[in-house]
Amino acid sequence: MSMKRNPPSSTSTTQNNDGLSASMITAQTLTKKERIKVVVRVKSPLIKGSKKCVFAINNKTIILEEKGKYSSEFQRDKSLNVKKNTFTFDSVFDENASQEDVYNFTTKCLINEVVSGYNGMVFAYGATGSGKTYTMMAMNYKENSGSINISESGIIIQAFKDLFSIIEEQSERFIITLSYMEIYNENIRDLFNKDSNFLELRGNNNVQIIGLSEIVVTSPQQAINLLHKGNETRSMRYTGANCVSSRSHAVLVIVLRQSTEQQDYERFINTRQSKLLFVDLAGSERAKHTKNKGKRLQEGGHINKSLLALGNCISALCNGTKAQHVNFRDSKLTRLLKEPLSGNYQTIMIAQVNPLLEFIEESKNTLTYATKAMGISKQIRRNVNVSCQVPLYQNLIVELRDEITRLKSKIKEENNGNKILNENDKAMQLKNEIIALFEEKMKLRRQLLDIDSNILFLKTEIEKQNQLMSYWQSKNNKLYRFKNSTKNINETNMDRSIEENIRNITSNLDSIENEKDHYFQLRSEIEEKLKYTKQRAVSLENELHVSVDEEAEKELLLLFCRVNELETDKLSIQGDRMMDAYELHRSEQLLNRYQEQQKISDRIITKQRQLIEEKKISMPSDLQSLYNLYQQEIHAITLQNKDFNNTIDQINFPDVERSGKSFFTINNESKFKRKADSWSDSSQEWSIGEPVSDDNKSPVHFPKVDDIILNIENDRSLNPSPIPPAVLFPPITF
Ligand SMILES: Nc1ncnc2c1ncn2[C@@H]1O[C@H](COP(=O)(O)OP(=O)(O)OP(=O)(O)O)[C@@H](O)[C@H]1O
Repeated sequence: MSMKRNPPSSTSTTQNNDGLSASMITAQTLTKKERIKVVVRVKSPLIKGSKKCVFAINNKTIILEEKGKYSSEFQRDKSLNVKKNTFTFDSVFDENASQEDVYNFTTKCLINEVVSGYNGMVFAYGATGSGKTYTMMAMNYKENSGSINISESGIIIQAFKDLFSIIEEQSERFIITLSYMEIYNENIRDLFNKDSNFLELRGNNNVQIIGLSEIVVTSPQQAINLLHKGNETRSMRYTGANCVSSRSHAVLVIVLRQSTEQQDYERFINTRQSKLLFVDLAGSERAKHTKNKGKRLQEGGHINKSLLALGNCISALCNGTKAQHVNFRDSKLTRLLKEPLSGNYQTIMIAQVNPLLEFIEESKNTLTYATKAMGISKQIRRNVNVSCQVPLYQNLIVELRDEITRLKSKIKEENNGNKILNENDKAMQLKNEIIALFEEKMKLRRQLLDIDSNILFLKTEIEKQNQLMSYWQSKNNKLYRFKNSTKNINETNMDRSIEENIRNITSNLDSIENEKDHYFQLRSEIEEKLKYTKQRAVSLENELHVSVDEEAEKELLLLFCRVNELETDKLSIQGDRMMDAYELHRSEQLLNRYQEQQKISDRIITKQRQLIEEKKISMPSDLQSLYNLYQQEIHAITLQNKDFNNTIDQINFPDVERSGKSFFTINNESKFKRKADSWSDSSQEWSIGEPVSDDNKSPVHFPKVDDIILNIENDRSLNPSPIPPAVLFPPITF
């Protein structure tokens, strides 16, 4: 039987020494408290009669008995002095805890938080074989059926189910995407694109993984299928400690984009985003247990090194070191997890321990780091709509308008009785100083606008460089290269030039990032100055109120009002122009990306179709339907401006003639035709939807318009494909 545990509730009275309800984690405490929540799960099942060294004594306390003097039927001895080996956490799950228990008391409430705009991360930490992957993503199938028993599966599977059911209840629209990567031997691989090259991790503060696929999912089942597919690609091997041991750290990224707009992807790009990360770390290894040699040993070395770097970061953060002074740069893992560990993420650590005596060192280590993680505090805030963050200039306008209102109300104020009717030297000096401060404020505001404009420019530069990076990385991608083929000199030179380009872009990006940081720094300095100038001006205006004659004061304030009004208009026009240019640039970039993607897809489809025709391969009916749909789309572009009632003969396809009942064939003289031997030449350019044929081989077939329309109708009624298409979003920023 599992330990009795209260259901999660924000009204729990059980408090640990942090004042946090320790036996459970609730949505409320997660939003109120900012420290990492830590739970420990003791692995099960045990081999009968085996000696234990870890004992969960209640649902928040665990003890480690170093000498292993107790049997597995250990009964807690209250008088026993085990204090120094007692560890307290937000929750402890003993060997009998179910997957559902672990999910309900850790991740469940995080799902609501993520839907409402917070970022979240759940990561599993522990030695090899301690049950991390089991807790995170085990898929438990129902007996005699292929379907998954969700409540007995890992927390990611349970999270998928809740996530989709929660967003269904919301009034806002959401688009959910998945990305999945592994860090294997310090290299990042896309688990949804198994043949892709290693991916670039870029940036220091806002880390991005360039080229990582992001795939839209619309149901829990799709998400499970994708996860399963990704896991097939993940590096897992037999070791002496675990027969299916993860040789890499796996990071699943769920991005929720929220919008009240129509459902088209572009509209979701500038909307509020929240991220939910699930990290299944590889386990720390001791050669004594794993008996690893050669490649496995080398993998173990990388795993231990990156876990050590993670442990160091945890230690530094728990000692109160500011994130900017913690060394996250020691490994890709820590660079990637910098923000989730120290920044704007609600984070849950699941520390896994194997209770067997022989794993006492590993368990002690895990419990020590888990205790340290309990001490990490951070600021959590809800993400706002991305587009709201951009027009910083609007703040300046709001501020100017406030000032105008303030000045106007001051003009209306009655002067007090002590007014000096004739301006003396002091009053003159006061007026001059106020005017100088006013000019200074104007200057500072203009500087802020200039800085914002530079920041926006740098942002577009970053996007441009990222696009270039994706381009070169895709060139570097070995997806369609023949395995085992030896490279000729040209290819080797090509590889070198690609690498050179990637290096150049990386260095460009680094310098742009530095420049951006510099502008942000400058911005905050100027904001500080502006704040000071405003305060000084207000106090001088108050002095003026008692020193200068009422008419003169009014005149001056009216002048300020007028100048402020003009300045507001000017700022507003400049700012709007700046934003328009930025948005236009972004739309162009997005359009370019889609067009590029479309062109590539078209070429692939054309070539595939050509091969199928050439080799007379029979197509499965669903693929045939998709080809038909594609064909129709291509024709639809041509038909767009024509009267749809025209017959196909009237459409300007001079080289296409009707053949038989159901197909069109291409004339041998067709301008569309290509030589068969040129098909394998990858340098050949193919235009969109170009029908291809070969003089000696069978003609390329096109379905009749009626058939096409029928096929579209059929296609619309098809179930969504189990693996949905990848969509190009801007790279995720962690
Ligand atoms: N609570 C549990 N109940 C049943 N079986 C479990 C439990 N925890 C772990 N196991 C089993 O123990 C074995 C090791 O677990 P798992 O692979 O999850 O460990 P791991 O910590 O991910 O290891 P590694 O770091 O080597 O990848 C697996 O066969 C798993 O099914």
